[in-house]
Amino acid sequence: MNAGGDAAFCALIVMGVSGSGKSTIAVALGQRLGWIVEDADRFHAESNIDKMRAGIALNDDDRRPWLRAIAAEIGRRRANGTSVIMACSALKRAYRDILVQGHSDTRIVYLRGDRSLIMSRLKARGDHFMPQALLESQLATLEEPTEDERPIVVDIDASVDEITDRIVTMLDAGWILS
Ligand SMILES: Nc1ncnc2c1ncn2[C@@H]1O[C@H](COP(=O)(O)OP(=O)(O)OP(=O)(O)O)[C@@H](O)[C@H]1O
Ligand SMILES: O=C(O)[C@H](O)[C@@H](O)[C@H](O)[C@H](O)CO
Repeated sequence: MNAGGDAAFCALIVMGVSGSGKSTIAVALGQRLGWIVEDADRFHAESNIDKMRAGIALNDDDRRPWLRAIAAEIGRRRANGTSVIMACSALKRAYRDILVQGHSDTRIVYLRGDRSLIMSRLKARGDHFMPQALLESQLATLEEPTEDERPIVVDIDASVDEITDRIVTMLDAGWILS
């Protein structure tokens, strides 16, 4: 499958900690591929947003219904045959398992970066409900995807265009079929 084509359904989960660039890269990828882009934040209960706004990290119980709602949305897209890019922190393996559900058409794109770069981007970011102080808990919770998850891993120390190029190149190189 060509990454720019529309031959088959595909879902890309663009994951990483807060400030790693999920929303930004998902939008750029969506423009490049012509796929629908969704932001997982849209699926949070108001109570989750309030919690984060108050500087309290979410726990597994807070995240479970949210992840299930996102998985249901991916399922709806699959049923319609509409490929989708989902920007979602998906910090733990167990969270990704809820999202992927063993489907080979649903793949992980991991935005990898170091604490100082991510913090500098969070500091430069305008108004957002997610406080910078929660970065530490995001990093502590993060379980990087392992090889068996067949992730696309991209270093975020590059421009948005470069990161997007790299992801599209990997998709075009047949990664999607591997
Ligand atoms: N490659 C990049 N180069 C420079 N700035 C970037 C890059 N990627 C993202 N940014 C900027 O970094 C900030 C964080 O990006 P973004 O909001 O997309 O991250 P996020 O992972 O979606 O965060 P959150 O999970 O908190 O919503 C934004 O201000 C964005 O414009
Ligand atoms: O799992 C989580 O803790 C949340 O999804 C967070 O990652 C925020 O929603 C996101 O960072 C803000 O956009």
